[in-house]
Amino acid sequence: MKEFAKILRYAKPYTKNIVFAFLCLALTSVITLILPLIVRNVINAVVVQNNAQALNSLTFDLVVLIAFQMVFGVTTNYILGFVGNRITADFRMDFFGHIQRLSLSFFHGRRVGEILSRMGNDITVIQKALISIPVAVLRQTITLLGGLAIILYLNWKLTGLILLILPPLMLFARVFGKRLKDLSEQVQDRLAKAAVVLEEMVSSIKVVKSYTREPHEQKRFESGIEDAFDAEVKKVKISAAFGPFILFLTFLVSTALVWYGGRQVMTGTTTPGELAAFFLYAIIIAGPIGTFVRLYTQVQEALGAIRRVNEIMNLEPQVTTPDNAVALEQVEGRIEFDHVTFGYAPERPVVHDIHFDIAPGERVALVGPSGAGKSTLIQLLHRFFDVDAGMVRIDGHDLRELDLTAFLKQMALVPQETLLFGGTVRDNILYGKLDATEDELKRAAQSANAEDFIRNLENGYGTIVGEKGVKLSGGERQRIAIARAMLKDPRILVLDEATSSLDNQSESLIQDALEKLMKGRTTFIIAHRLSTVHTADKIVVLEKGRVVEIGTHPELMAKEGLYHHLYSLRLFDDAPLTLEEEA
Ligand SMILES: Nc1ncnc2c1ncn2[C@@H]1O[C@H](COP(=O)(O)OP(=O)(O)OP(=O)(O)O)[C@@H](O)[C@H]1O
Repeated sequence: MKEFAKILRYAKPYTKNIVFAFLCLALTSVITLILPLIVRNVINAVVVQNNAQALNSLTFDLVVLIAFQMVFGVTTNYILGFVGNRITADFRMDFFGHIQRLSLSFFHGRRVGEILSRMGNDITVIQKALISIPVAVLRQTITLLGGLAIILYLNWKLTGLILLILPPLMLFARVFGKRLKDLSEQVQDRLAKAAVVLEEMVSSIKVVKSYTREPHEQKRFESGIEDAFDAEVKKVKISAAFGPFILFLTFLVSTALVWYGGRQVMTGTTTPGELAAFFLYAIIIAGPIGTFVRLYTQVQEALGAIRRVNEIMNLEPQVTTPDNAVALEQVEGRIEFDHVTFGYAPERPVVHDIHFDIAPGERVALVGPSGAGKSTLIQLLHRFFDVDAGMVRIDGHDLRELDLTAFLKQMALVPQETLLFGGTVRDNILYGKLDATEDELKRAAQSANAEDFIRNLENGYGTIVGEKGVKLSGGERQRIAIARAMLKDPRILVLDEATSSLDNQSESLIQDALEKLMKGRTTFIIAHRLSTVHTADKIVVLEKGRVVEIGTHPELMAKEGLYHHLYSLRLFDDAPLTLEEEA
């Protein structure tokens, strides 16, 4: 229930609307309760009194009442529909914002499809419950209690007969409600698993196709869906029994009522109108009883969905900025790794006692075999994770004491593979500085050697790049990424060099663009090119998470250590065929 209250918080801004809607709802229920009384009078006016005038005026009353009922009904539906959707929209946006704030470890531990499923299926279940449960509770409570009070007043003996229906129904609800809740959770979990397969298939479609693994993916998806189906069928078996069982009980009681009530009319203890009104009330009351049974299971189902969504909403980001954080207005660009040790799982460190520093404006290349910890150092520099021991310092400040947003504003990352966002070329470059002028945009593109190819695109800067930018070549995407970083104008530049070779012309365009980008900035590069290590002020060589050598290219070559060895293994994509050639 505490979890439910958290969701209800979202309803608070709309309290006034909700109260008004509920008032209208209460009025429609009251009208529903009054109608049979008028019907009773109509029947008595016709059958017992033969009074045409009374018939006319009663009919008029009926029409007025049902018209009011309609107006109140429309108002309730609209307001609650609006508020329900508003709350869900607010919640979805909060959910998105919350996920973005979570630390990277959250994303490493979870699959995208699962998050999407919670955002989709679970929130939809909550939305339905949020509206339909309170509405049903209010409407049915008024109808049930009001109806019972009226029929008790009309004929207490017949009321006793109706009440006989209650105990078996309560038992039924208790026994099967819990089972339905368990099954609903199973369905949602299994659907989430299938969503994971769908997401993976779509994002890795090239791998799937090139390995012709469509049947394999189909099977994985089908097994998830079939599992969900099995749970769903079990659910259907139970819920299918609900309606007919309730109907059976209702008819059983009605038959008894017909018999008993009929006898009362024959002996003159009841009027025909009263008996008719009584039947109508019996039907009106049977509704809430059945609904309450179903509501119980719906509440359980919603609680399951709320639990799953709150599981994520209750997570706290692991990396947080302290209240008295230092906001570096102008980063100078000094970076120090001071005896840093870190592991994605603290008991299994992947980098050990890393110690080196980079002076402002210096260019430092990071080299080492695959898995040595190069990307990890870059993640630590972004404070995607906190170090386990030692310290990363920026301009002499512990990174953990800095206002991270202010710091990251002065840093740019050019990744190995550029995934473009859906939208135009312009949008993608502006990602570096959302409010850049047209002039700044063009200058950035020019420096990135991207202007020419952009001009040749169908709509220039306005060209829509397909999802993840598939319509542009790898080299073109890289140049857009460079233009984006150029526009951001960072003090610290982090470059993860592409490993895939491009053709010579494209390569030189990119190298030239990168040269311009690196100028005057502290640059930290995961190097895959000889040209990069040649021009680096310092090369840090990593092996198995430790710094093994530091120096310039000639120094390290002369040392004939790991760097020299890696070099002879053709570590660099643009390395000459033999060492002699290079020498
Ligand atoms: N999210 C993660 N969770 C757990 N371990 C990880 C994670 N990311 C990387 N590792 C491990 O940390 C070690 C260092 O990885 P890292 O990606 O930093 O190496 P790298 O030098 O950048 O390698 P490459 O050149 O192949 O990209 C590896 O053993 C890797 O398996």
